[in-house]
Amino acid sequence: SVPVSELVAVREEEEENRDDGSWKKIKESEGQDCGQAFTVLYVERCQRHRWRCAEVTFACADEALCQLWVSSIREQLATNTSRPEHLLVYINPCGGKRKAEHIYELKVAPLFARAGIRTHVIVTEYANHARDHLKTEAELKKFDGVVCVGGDGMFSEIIHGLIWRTQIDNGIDLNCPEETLLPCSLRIGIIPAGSTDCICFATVGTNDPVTSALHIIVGDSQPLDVCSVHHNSLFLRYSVSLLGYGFYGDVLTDSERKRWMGPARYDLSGVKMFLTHHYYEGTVSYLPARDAIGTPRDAARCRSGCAVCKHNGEKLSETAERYKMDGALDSGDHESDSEWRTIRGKFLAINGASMSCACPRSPKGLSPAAHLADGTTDLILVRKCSRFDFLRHLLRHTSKDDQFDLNFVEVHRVRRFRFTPRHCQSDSDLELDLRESGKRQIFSQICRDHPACGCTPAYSSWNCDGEILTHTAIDVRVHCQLIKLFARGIEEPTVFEDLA
Ligand SMILES: CCCCCCCCCCCCC/C=C/[C@@H](O)[C@H](COP(=O)(O)O)NC(=O)CCCCC
Ligand SMILES: Nc1ncnc2c1ncn2[C@@H]1O[C@H](COP(=O)(O)OP(=O)(O)O)[C@@H](O)[C@H]1O
Ligand SMILES: [Ca+2]
Repeated sequence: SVPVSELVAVREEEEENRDDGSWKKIKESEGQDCGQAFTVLYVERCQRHRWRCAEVTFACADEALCQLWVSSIREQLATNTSRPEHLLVYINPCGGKRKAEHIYELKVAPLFARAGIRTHVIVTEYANHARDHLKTEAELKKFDGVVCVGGDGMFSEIIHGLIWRTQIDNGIDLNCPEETLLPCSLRIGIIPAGSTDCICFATVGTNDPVTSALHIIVGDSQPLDVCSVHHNSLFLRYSVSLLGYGFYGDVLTDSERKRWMGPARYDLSGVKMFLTHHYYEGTVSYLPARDAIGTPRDAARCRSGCAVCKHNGEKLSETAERYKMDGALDSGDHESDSEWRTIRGKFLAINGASMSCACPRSPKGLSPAAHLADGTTDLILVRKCSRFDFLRHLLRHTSKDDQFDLNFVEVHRVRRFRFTPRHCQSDSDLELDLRESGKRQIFSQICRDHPACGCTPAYSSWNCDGEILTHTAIDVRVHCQLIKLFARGIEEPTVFEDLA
């Protein structure tokens, strides 16, 4: 049996339409005069979270009965209001291996057509084309969802456009980090055609265009946390996956110069930055997610219908409602300043992982137990250590071993965090540092263009879902379930899959 929610479409068969003769064969083998036949297209699960569109043809002697089946199935599909009918599609022709248009035309458009989904397709002509179109021009009321064909950078453009539009339409000041943002109503579908495709992989379990298209067709819905990133009172960006300073920021900056290489640029820059072994000094402060269930070192994973996300999401909205009723100025984080904790030090990497960040390079991800929609991010601090130890840590991204079980790595589940590089710290903080270290060193800000001195550069950049941030001192706040994807989270393997 197949649940109606996983039917793609139903099609009436005409004998002459069957090139392979299969419908004729059914007629012949049954040895009777079949009036008609119809084909049901449905989701079939394959290995490693992949979905395929399978079909089965039913032949029927009674033409009226056949018609009744077809119309009943169509009625059932039409009553399912979560299935999209009209989609706005943006394709980035320059992402990944530059095959996005081909992937869409070959693998996705035919499936949308079979499912009766209408589309308005825009192939982007320059960076931020999709973002700006969504901000100012797109007639969003006409659509049931937005689809992006590209990588994490392209997805980032879409969420920036949609979140901006939703807040501006409702008079919300984006530059104020304390503002409670309004959730976006349109769901977003991701057809992976980028270099890392981490957001797709971590929300679906695979980076396969057909699987993603089927999740869109059946109208899946997966809420997702979004981090806002500010510098003082200036809005910088949103992030849903990785916010990485140090190693991942340096890999991204270096790899942008090698974009012509395609996805392989990350491997080359990864090796280069590993050998370069820069560390950075600064202060990290964070607000622990005290009242949330789950920890970054749980064995349990965020999976389809996750109970942790449901519980934490409901709890946060209840608290927000209570604050509103009490007449508080802002629902904010409902935590007092005294809860903030501060860590000063020298770090090889500072990573905020709002989801596992699983991708083909790292199937478990940077924080395997992170949740998609629990209102928290996992703050991972990798302190200065030897190259050998850092390699041990990196290798654990690709193995089953606990990547946090190392004495130079710590992880905290947080609602907010701030980072200030040492050269931006206030005089009193710097003095405190000097007293703590017991040395009277003059802090020198040595630039990365001056390698001969052998000193570490003063600052790195932030890798924000694959985009470089120009500011180093940032204030990050998680907004629980701000957007929704056409996805359902990673499914537990089914019995059938295990046998396959
Ligand atoms: C010696 C063995 C080292 C193995 C380390 C493997 C670690 C891989 C972790 C990857 C985490 C990826 C987090 C996602 C980042 C993406 O948003 C970003 C942009 O993606 P896209 O727009 O699709 O290009 N990708 C990266 O920043 C690449 C990081 C690669 C690091 C090696
Ligand atoms: N038509 C275009 N020309 C150049 N850059 C574009 C275009 N459309 C989108 N971009 C930009 O390309 C960058 C990379 O896109 P993405 O789809 O994430 O590919 P990749 O995964 O290879 O990085 C993003 O910063 C995005 O804003
Ligand atoms: Ca989260």
